[in-house]
Amino acid sequence: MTNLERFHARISQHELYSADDPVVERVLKDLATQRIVHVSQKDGGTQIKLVIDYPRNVQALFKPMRFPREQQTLPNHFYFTDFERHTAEIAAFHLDRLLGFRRAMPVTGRVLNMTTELYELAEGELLKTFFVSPSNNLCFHGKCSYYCDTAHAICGNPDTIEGSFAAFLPTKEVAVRKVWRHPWRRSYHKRRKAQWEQDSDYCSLVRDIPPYDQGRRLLDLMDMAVFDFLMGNMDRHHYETFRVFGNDTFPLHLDHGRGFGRPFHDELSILAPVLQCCLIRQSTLATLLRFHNGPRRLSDLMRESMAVDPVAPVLWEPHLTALDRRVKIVLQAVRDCLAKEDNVDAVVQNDLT
Ligand SMILES: Nc1ncnc2c1ncn2[C@@H]1O[C@H](COP(=O)(O)OP(=O)(O)OP(=O)(O)O)[C@@H](O)[C@H]1O
Ligand SMILES: [Mn+2]
Repeated sequence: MTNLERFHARISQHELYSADDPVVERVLKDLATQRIVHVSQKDGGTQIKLVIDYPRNVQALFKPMRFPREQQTLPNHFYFTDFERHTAEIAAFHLDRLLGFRRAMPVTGRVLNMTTELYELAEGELLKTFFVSPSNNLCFHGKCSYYCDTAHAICGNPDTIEGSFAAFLPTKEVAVRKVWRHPWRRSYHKRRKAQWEQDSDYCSLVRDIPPYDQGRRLLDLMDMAVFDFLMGNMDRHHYETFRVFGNDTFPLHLDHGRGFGRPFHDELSILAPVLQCCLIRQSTLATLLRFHNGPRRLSDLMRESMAVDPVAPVLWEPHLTALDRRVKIVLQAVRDCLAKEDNVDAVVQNDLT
């Protein structure tokens, strides 16, 4: 049995892995060091992603590096035109784990030889998109709906490139997933707003609709909002759950390539679920208070957690500073709710009964 198979076998109704499971580090190590035997394009999704095959049916989802760590979201880009960042995928896994959620698949960085580990292992449509640039670097662009053309090619230096490798979820044959529309989804249109942006009472609508009317799901959305606010991810349009576990299960934290783009800006609208519902899970609040009161700040814990990654330092320092600043902002939002609601139990909750 491979480490990834072992990881899959231990996924529970409540979390992807348990806090002390050594298999997580083993999966990360495998993805970072095992021989790659085949690469192909992942279909579906808007930007280029490769499926990486290792021996014994182990697979990873690869997102390539496009820009240096200091590059911020381009000022005239929307959240839905922002380029994906491989470092955001890596950092989001560490952040999810430090928050105690354990709802994100393990992700590691890895430096690749593009010639031997991509070009020579690709075929078909993907292979046809490889070329050598005027400065003699090896490049490819793949086929997809956003940024898959010569002008937006992914280039090595001269044929070395780094990327993120996310452990593959169990296949559909093993575990079918259900896709849910996020109630606080943005409009994905440059001139239109979503209903939640115009209706301050939007949360009371959501609270009445299954699966948000009972159990853990509404609190899971609050967790997701905190997680996304901390990293600045505005791209949470859908989420997925494992169908076998029914409704009383955790939402997977997938697709964080657009996080960590604007370290000097705190996007409060990402926190809208928490602000509009005035709700937070008790254990999540306790975790944020621990980051705030110390002894270890979130930035220090993130720096330490990511230090062992093959492409460390994963994040530009301003992103770590932003994390500590945003923890304070979430805590202040909770304080404001408590002052307004005068009932602590309405704001700070465990699963709804
Ligand atoms: N670790 C993983 N293993 C297997 N499949 C995954 C994994 N992470 C994401 N996926 C699947 O791959 C698809 C695309 O991934 P992702 O959301 O990262 O790409 P995207 O281009 O941002 O897609 P979209 O444009 O729809 O947001 C998703 O439908 C998701 O179900
Ligand atoms: Mn996406």
